[in-house]
Amino acid sequence: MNAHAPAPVTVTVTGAAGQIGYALLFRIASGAMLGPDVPVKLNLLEVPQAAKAAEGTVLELMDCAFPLVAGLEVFDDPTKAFDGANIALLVGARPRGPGMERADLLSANGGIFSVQGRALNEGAASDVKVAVVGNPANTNALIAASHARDIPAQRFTAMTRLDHDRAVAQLAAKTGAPVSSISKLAIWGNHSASQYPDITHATVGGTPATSLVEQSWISEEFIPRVAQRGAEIIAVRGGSSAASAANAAVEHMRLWVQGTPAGDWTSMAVPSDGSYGVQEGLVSSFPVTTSGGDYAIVPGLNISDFSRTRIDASVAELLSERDAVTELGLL
Ligand SMILES: NC(=O)C1=CN([C@@H]2O[C@H](COP(=O)(O)OP(=O)(O)OC[C@H]3O[C@@H](n4cnc5c(N)ncnc54)[C@H](O)[C@@H]3O)[C@@H](O)[C@H]2O)C=CC1
Ligand SMILES: O=C([O-])CC(=O)C(=O)O
Repeated sequence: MNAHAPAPVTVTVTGAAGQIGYALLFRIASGAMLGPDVPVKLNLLEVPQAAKAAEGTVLELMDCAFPLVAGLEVFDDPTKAFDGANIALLVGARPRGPGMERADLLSANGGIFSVQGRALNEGAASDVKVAVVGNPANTNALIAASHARDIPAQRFTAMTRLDHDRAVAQLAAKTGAPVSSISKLAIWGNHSASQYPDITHATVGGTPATSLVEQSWISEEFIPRVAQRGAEIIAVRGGSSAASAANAAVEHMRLWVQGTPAGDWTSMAVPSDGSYGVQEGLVSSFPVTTSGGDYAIVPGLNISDFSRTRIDASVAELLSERDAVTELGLL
């Protein structure tokens, strides 16, 4: 590193010994998330039983001799792991198995996020950006934010970029167009089967996507396929999405830090400011643009009756998850 290199960014990754962690850490260390000139200090958080496996990953990270890696440390104490964190990727949580819905994980995983919210509050950097990947991701982000009283809630987001990418890929396959020609697709609501992948505003090579596909394909094939893709992967692969989830986490944070391209947006679950009738404070997915390290919900989109019904259904599920974790004493 030369004398003019920027200061290292501290990135804390939880669940570092898990399958997503294994796919994610090498991408971050290579510069895929923060860019080719930004050194990273990687803090890996695991439960004590898995700390040794995380140490093994550290040995492999060393063996890659990534020039951007400015530090590598394993922790089993959240307060130490989040000390000075500029970026926190909260992956560590139990994944679902066949036949489970993500909401079935609320009680198993919710407790993790109250502890980590408090630990972030104690020592994270003042500019910390948090992305929750562990399921049920939206409600876990809500829990973490509620335990981090001194950190603005807007810094707590949940990942719906995997759903966004899945939707882009399905639309590309249907229209025979390259993925790079698709813009302005949006995921609304919960990262769950109730999510609403919306192509109302999407374009394919500049042409409105809705003029290229039939409404029956949208409602009977596209939406269910995207919304159920996690379950499809579990059924076919025998385990939940890992490399694609890691890729989406890299993209979520890369776009938040580096900005969305002109003429496009991304999908991120963020605390609602009441936009589009989504109850204020719920962590719900919206189309967002990012710039200068900040994000903004895309304003003023026309919402059709079909979209309204779908968004409302997913928001209703988020409200019921919030009620459930309130009852569990997690908020
Ligand atoms: N938002 C999304 O789009 C997606 C979310 N997921 C979710 O991501 C989570 C992780 O998935 P995998 O890596 O496949 O699971 P995994 O079981 O392979 O790894 C999870 C890791 O988290 C660790 N862990 C558990 N509690 C922890 C704690 N309190 N602190 C630190 N680490 C802890 C475990 O020891 C384990 O190593 C799951 O909840 C899964 O459902 C998975 C795919 C996509
Ligand atoms: O479906 C799951 O349990 C894992 C996940 O969130 C996804 O693949 O979208």
